Amino acid sequence: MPCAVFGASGYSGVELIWLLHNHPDFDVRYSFSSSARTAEPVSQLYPQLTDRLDLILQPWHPDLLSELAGQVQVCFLALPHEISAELAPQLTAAGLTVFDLSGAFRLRDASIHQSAYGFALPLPDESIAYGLAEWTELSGTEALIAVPGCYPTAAALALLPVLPFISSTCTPVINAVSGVSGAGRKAAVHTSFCEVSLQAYGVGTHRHQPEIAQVLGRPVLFVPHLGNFKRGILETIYVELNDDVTAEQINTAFTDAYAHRPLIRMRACPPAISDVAGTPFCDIHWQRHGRQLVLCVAIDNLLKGAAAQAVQLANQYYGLPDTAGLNTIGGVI
Ligand SMILES: NC(=O)C1=CN([C@@H]2O[C@H](COP(=O)(O)OP(=O)(O)OC[C@H]3O[C@@H](n4cnc5c(N)ncnc54)[C@H](OP(=O)(O)O)[C@@H]3O)[C@@H](O)[C@H]2O)C=CC1
Ligand SMILES: CC(=O)N[C@@H](CCC(=O)OP(=O)(O)O)C(=O)O
Repeated sequence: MPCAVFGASGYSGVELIWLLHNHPDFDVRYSFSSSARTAEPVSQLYPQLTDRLDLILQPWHPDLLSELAGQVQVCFLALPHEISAELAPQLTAAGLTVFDLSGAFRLRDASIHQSAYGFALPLPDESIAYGLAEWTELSGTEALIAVPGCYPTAAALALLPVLPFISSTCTPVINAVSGVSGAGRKAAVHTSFCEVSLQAYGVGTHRHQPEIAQVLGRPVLFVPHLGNFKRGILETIYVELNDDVTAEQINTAFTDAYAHRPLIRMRACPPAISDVAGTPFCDIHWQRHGRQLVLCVAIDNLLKGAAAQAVQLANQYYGLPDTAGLNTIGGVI
C-alpha cells in the first residue's frame, strides 16, 4: 500500500515512518517536512536511523498534490491541528484516505471544538470516523479517520469497559502524567529539559477533557501533569461504582472487552511507564476498594497514543491483523 507521511520530521511523524517502513504491507513513498526546511535525509535529524532508514524528508508544497494523488492511496498526518484542518479536506477531495493524528477532527460539537482549539470545526461530522482502535469498527470506506488524542486513548481504554457500573452521580477523576515528547519537537521554554520538573497544567481546561467526555458520554475531571522523562503516559483514574457491583462483574467486563485484543494487556499489578515505553501496548490494572474503583493505565504517547494506533487503525481499515507491523520494541526518539 503506497502511502505518504506528513510531519515526518516531528516526533510522532518519525515514529510513523519507522513503523510503516518496517510494515509488510505499507510502502512509504513520500515523507514530508514543512516548507521551512530543505530536502534532507531523515537520518540528518534522527542520526539513530543512519543506515537503517534511507528516506528523504521533502518539504511539503501544495503543488505536489496532484503528483501525490497519482502515487499513493493513503496519507498519515502528524501535523499541527490547524495545518491538518486545512490540508486533510484537500487530500480527501483528491480521493486519498487520511489518518489524521491531530485534534482537528476529533470533536463533534462545533462550539466545544472552537473553544478547545481556537478555530472552527473544519468538516461536517458525518464524513469523519473517530478511531479509538479497540472500540471503533472501520468499514474501510471512510475518507478521514481522526486518531484519538494520547491522554484520551488511555482514559477511554480503561474506562469504557466499566462505564455501566459507574454511579450516575460520580465524575470520574483522571490524573495523568506525560513525558515531554507529548509536546512535540519544537523548542519551547516550558518543555525544555532543564525547566521540566513534575507539574500539573491545564487543570479542567485541557482540550482533552471534552474529548474524553465525548468518548464516554459523561463529564470527567481531567488533570494532566508534565514529567521530566522522554516518553510515556501514566493515568490513575478514580470512580465510584454503583451499589452491589462485584469484582467478578468488573473482571468479566474487561475480559469481554479485551480478551481478543492483542494490544491491550490486563495487568495483575499497576503498570509502570517503562513497561510500555517503545511499545504499541496499553497496560491496564484495576483495584476495587468498596465502592471506589482505581484504574491504572499506561501507554507510550508516541505509539499507542499516536503512531502505533494510526497503524493499527490502518491495519483494520485494510483488513489486516491489528498487530501487523507493530511487533517492535524501542521507538525512534
Ligand atoms: N507528541 C505526541 O505525543 C502526540 C502528538 N499528537 C499530534 O500529532 C501532531 C504532531 O505532533 P508532534 O509529532 O508532537 O509534533 P512535532 O512538533 O514534533 O512535529 C510537527 C511536524 O509538523 C510539521 N509542520 C509544522 N508546520 C507545518 C506546515 N505548515 N506544513 C507542513 N508541515 C508542517 C513539522 O515540520 P518541520 O519539522 O519542518 O517544522 C513537523 O514535521 C499534532 O497534531 C499532535 O497534537 C497526537 C498524539 C500524541
Ligand atoms: C505533554 C504535552 O504537552 N502533551 C500535549 C498532548 C499531546 C498531544 O500532542 O496532543 P494530542 O494527543 O491532542 O494530539 C498537550 O498537553 O498539549
